Amino acid sequence: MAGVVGRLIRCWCRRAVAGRSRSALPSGHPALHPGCCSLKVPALQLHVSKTAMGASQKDFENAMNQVKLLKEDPGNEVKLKLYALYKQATEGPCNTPKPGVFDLINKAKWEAWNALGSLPKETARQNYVDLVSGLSSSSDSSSQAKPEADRKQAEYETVVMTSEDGITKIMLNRPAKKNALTEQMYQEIMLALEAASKDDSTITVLTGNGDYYSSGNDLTNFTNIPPEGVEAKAKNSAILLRNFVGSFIDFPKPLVAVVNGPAVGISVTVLGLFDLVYATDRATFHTPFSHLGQTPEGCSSYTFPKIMGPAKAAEMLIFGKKLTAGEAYAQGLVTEVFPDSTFQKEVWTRLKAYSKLPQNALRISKQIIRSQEKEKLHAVNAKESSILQERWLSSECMNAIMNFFSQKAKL
Ligand SMILES: CCCCCCCCCCCCC/C=C/C(=O)SCCNC(=O)CCNC(=O)[C@H](O)C(C)(C)COP(=O)(O)OP(=O)(O)OC[C@H]1O[C@@H](n2cnc3c(N)ncnc32)[C@H](O)[C@@H]1OP(=O)(O)O
Repeated sequence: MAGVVGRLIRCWCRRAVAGRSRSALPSGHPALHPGCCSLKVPALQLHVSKTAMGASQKDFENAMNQVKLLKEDPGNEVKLKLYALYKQATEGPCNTPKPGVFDLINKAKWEAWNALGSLPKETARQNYVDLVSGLSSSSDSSSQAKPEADRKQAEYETVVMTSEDGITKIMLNRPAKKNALTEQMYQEIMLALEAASKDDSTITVLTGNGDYYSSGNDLTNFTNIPPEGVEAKAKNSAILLRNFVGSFIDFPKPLVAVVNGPAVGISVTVLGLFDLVYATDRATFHTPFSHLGQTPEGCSSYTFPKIMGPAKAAEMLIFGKKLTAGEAYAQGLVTEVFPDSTFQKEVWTRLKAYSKLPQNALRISKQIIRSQEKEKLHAVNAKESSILQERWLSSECMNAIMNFFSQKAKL
């Protein structure tokens, strides 16, 4: 743990010495090869680069072939994700200059790749294979009868995704770390939401494994600073945050949070983007942003005042008041609170009944409600992300993070 603090201090001092501005990427950097991938044709034209090494090379190649066999065009959003994961898996973090503002396709491709930040090649390769298998199974299932039996979806490392009885469940699976969200976990939750939006389920549920729902952002995300430096990290993280919250804004199906324990930070703020929030009476809701030198995200600067009124929202978001489940229910953030002893049984009985309702009516009703504010929510998300990009570089934030780890180191 002391090493973590040391790394933070070194990186922070380096920045202090180097001053705020950093040289732009050297000119003449290889531009994106425009032929790498076209967003126009249904199957992506990809070539295997020699750097895609390792045991799953075969899976990687099979996945690329599977993309060519997809029965329907997965849509530009998914193709951008595939493109970005392919580049990350074969070339690592985005290493090319950003295309010009009018070069829309290559700019979209660059942004998708850049948003993956320092995601390891192996993880990108695995996520690529998972995404394709999700696409293939949903395009296969569109032409076959769907077995009612429990189906385990694509394998992820930090979440467990299952689908049964018309409900797709995404379970945060780092219980030893209170389901703190690493960069990989943000990516996997986005991929899982993408897959859930396209599968044959009626309702999607997000919950946690273990005694916590989630302790929010994993503070070690502040420690793996890439060679490009802390500003680049903050920039990539703001893109990651914006894409992550955008996945909740745009999610097309009824989305339910089953809050199985205490929730902290971003796992609380995005609750304002869910359709139902069911909580055990053991749950607490804490947004310690000011304590961390940070500011609200997840659209909470807009949704929380709407949900609970400006005064209660300020008490949570500015002053970091922790709410009990009962208080969160009274303030409108939680739909219903259940005794911990019967929580899972009652909630899943209720959700199984809901999942039998007409699927399209549920989806269209959700979309009518969300469409009223979608543009506003994206604008709020963009603003919150860019403010946080600055806050992460502040000494207030860095000191707070160092305090967290030095407290840990003392224990
Ligand atoms: C330069 C730019 C960098 C930018 C980086 C951002 C990248 C990501 C982009 C998206 C950003 C989104 C913005 C989100 C903001 C937030 O979510 S703010 C809230 C952040 N969370 C916290 O501050 C909570 C920190 N944790 C705690 O306070 C306590 O752990 C707890 C949750 C109250 C639980 O306490 P306790 O019951 O005593 O258990 P512990 O022993 O503390 O925890 C068990 C182990 O889990 C580890 N852990 C728990 N939470 C986190 C966490 N959030 N981050 C990292 N690690 C966590 C804890 O350290 C223990 O680990 P071990 O000691 O190894 O057992």
